[in-house]
Amino acid sequence: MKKNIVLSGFMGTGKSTVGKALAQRLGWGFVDTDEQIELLSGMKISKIFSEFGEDVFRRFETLIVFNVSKLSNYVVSVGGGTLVNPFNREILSKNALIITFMAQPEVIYSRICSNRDRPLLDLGREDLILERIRDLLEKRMKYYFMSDFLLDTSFKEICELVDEIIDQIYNLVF
Ligand SMILES: Nc1ncnc2c1ncn2[C@@H]1O[C@H](COP(=O)(O)OP(=O)(O)O)[C@@H](O)[C@H]1O
Ligand SMILES: O=C(O)C1=C[C@@H](OP(=O)(O)O)[C@@H](O)[C@H](O)C1
Ligand SMILES: [Mg+2]
Repeated sequence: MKKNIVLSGFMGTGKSTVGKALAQRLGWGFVDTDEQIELLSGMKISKIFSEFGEDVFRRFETLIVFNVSKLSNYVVSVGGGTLVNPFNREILSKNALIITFMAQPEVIYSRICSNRDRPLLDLGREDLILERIRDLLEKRMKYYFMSDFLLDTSFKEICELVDEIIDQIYNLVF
């Protein structure tokens, strides 16, 4: 049986927030790959992007993914682009159930607009950000579909989402 749960999906769908709550409920460990990247590099994600570019960020990301793939009984929240990379997908899915969060573009916008640490969406104007969200979502959908199940988080409370995930896991196991 797979030993971890990975939460994937677009920026602002709630992976980091729900991941923490889910781990607490299960009594499991919790890791957020973006937090690990910041710890390892000693920089904010936005600084890695602006100083070194996205490629360097993606290398840090794969290094962290490789490390967390060895864990057991962990909920792992990854970044919105992590599972676009086939290597990351392969090593994570060997030992983890992959759950992908979805949300409507307007909901994503409302959740991310006050936080400036998402360089891919740091475009200033609401209309440009919404256009970028729609465009990136469309490009990434095929990767998001490569998961064990999808969950729309648009109009659900954190605790409702935790309950739904636990129900789904129960259905898969029994
Ligand atoms: N189900 C939800 N309902 C309302 N707000 C949420 C929900 N999930 C997350 N949020 C809020 O949205 C923002 C982005 O959440 P976060 O967990 O960082 O998303 P992600 O890790 O997918 O980018 C945070 O401010 C968080 O509190
Ligand atoms: O979608 C992406 O490519 C990214 C998502 C971010 O994480 P969240 O999805 O947790 O915001 C973070 O990894 C980085 O800014 C890149
Ligand atoms: Mg996150």
